[in-house]
Amino acid sequence: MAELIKVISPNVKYMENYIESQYDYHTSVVSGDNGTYTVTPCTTSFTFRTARAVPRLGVMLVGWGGNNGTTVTAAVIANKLGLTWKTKTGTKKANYFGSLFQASTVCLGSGPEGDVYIPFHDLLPMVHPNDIVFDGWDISSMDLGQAMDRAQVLDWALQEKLRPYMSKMRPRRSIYIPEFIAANQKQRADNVIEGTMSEQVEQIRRDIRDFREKSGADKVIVLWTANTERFCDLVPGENDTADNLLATIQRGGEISPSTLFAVASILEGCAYINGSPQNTLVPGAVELAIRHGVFIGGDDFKSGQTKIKSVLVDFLVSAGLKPTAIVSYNHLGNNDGMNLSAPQQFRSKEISKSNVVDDMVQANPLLYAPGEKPDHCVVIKYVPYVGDSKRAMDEYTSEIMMGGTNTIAIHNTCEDSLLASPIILDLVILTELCQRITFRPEGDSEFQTFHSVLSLLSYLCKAPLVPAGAPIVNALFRQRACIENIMRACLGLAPQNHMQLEHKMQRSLFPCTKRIAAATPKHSAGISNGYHPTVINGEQYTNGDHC
Ligand SMILES: NC(=O)c1ccc[n+]([C@@H]2O[C@H](COP(=O)([O-])OP(=O)(O)OC[C@H]3O[C@@H](n4cnc5c(N)ncnc54)[C@H](O)[C@@H]3O)[C@@H](O)[C@H]2O)c1
Ligand SMILES: O=P([O-])([O-])O[C@@H]1[C@@H](O)[C@H](O)[C@@H](O)[C@H](O)[C@@H]1O
Repeated sequence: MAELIKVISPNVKYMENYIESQYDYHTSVVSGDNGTYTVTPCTTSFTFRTARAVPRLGVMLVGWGGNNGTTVTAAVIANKLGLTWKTKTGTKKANYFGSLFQASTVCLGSGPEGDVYIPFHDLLPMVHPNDIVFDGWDISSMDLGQAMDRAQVLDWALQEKLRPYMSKMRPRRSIYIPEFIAANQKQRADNVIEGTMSEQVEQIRRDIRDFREKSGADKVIVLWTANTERFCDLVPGENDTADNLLATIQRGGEISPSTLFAVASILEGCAYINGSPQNTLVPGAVELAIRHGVFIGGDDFKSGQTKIKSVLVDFLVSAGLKPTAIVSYNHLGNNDGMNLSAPQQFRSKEISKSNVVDDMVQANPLLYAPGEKPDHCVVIKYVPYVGDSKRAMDEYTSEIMMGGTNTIAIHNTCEDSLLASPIILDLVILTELCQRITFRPEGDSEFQTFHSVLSLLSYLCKAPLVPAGAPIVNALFRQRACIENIMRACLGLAPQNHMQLEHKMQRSLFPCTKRIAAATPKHSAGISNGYHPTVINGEQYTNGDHC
């Protein structure tokens, strides 16, 4: 499929198989301390290559029969068929609202009529969710039609239209180790693989190969959207290195089902993403992924209450206001909530929901002394009646000027799975795109891929996994800008800097802006922000052709 935008620039070449760009990466190296810093601007020239062929992507979901698994599968079928359905508030139409790539835009730059916004997915060639083929595993044997009904997420009228398609899909048998999830999940476990850990891993590997062959998928990505597990003990000699982890699988030991799935995926060359908060990717699994050059990512979809937190705390702290107490309460009645009603599973979630403010707090020593943090309380209660309709109540108390106090209270009700489903799609689509990107810094003869720990997924995760020694960023719009600017670099485009210098000057301007100004209709008073034909370097394009 031809790209929708084509950048005409000496920095970009559209080769037959890939887009090649030259990109100058500007950073600032800081040295010094006790208030006197030396800042040295540093520029590194990169060559980026993005393969243009978009593959047929197969996605295997662990926990496929759950609320998220059934809902994301149903949503893709509904969109692919263009389904509409009647509800008491009128006719609804399938969409991908909540997806960064399918439902948000990026500003490409300025044209004769102002800023030009395009769909995020048009920046680079990427998989369309409608084309994704699903499969997966569940400890529950219910087919997806029955499981969709059990989930009680989608309107009945829509379920009726989807059932013929959903009922044909049945999760494969899965690995079940009771101690890792709540005891209340035992009643679901009628679809499990018997045998040793080693035999279970081999079965998962066979399943992946079987799916790849039968689906005709060019690539397979495995994503965990099964229940939250308790944290795994990190045991030296058992799961601390790749070899120890593989050896432990042979004899049995402290390894969770989610880690066994990670090992199986990595050994099959499939990227593995952890949508839950447990520490699936133990050091041995990380080392194994690096050894095999496979992407891993996670943890825990950042879908609602925590996503808001990663914006609100960023706003408060970067505005010089000092959050001193954060209370995040929610109750929900789905199976996730039932599993989280067990202490060890709740603890996993409490950790991922609590650490999300650390980077923002530590970035402002004017407000916080070393080690000082806001009081932070996370509460999750299980209330069966409300089902998937999660009710979140948050209170943010901050110190403001001259001893003042500011308290923000938020109430947020949503179908939790309808927030998580678009995130699952973005996770697998961004991971697949990253598998097609290589880059080479000046002076290096070899192209390389991103580090196996795919920290670019951070925007989509509560507890971002990053390479050893890398900083953890939770602030949402920094994370989003990182994705956008790396994709812009693949097109040789400068990062978004929001300076708009061209509109802040008294006298006229630098050449390319003069060209835009000359082309701007005389009557246009201001800059209109809207969706316009794509304009690059002052040249207007329609349908990707230079006109
Ligand atoms: N908004 C959200 O829904 C959201 C946000 C962030 C994280 N999460 C996480 O996503 C996960 C799924 O959420 P959900 O609402 O779909 O939960 P769910 O309970 O409806 O689905 C989980 C599914 O996993 C299955 N399962 C459990 N152990 C398994 C195993 N070892 N192998 C295969 N299947 C197994 C269960 O039978 C169930 O069908 C949970 O861990 C949850 O904490 C959800
Ligand atoms: O809304 P959010 O903070 O992103 O995350 C959600 C929690 O609020 C909810 O309690 C839990 O059941 C979901 O799995 C999800 O983790």
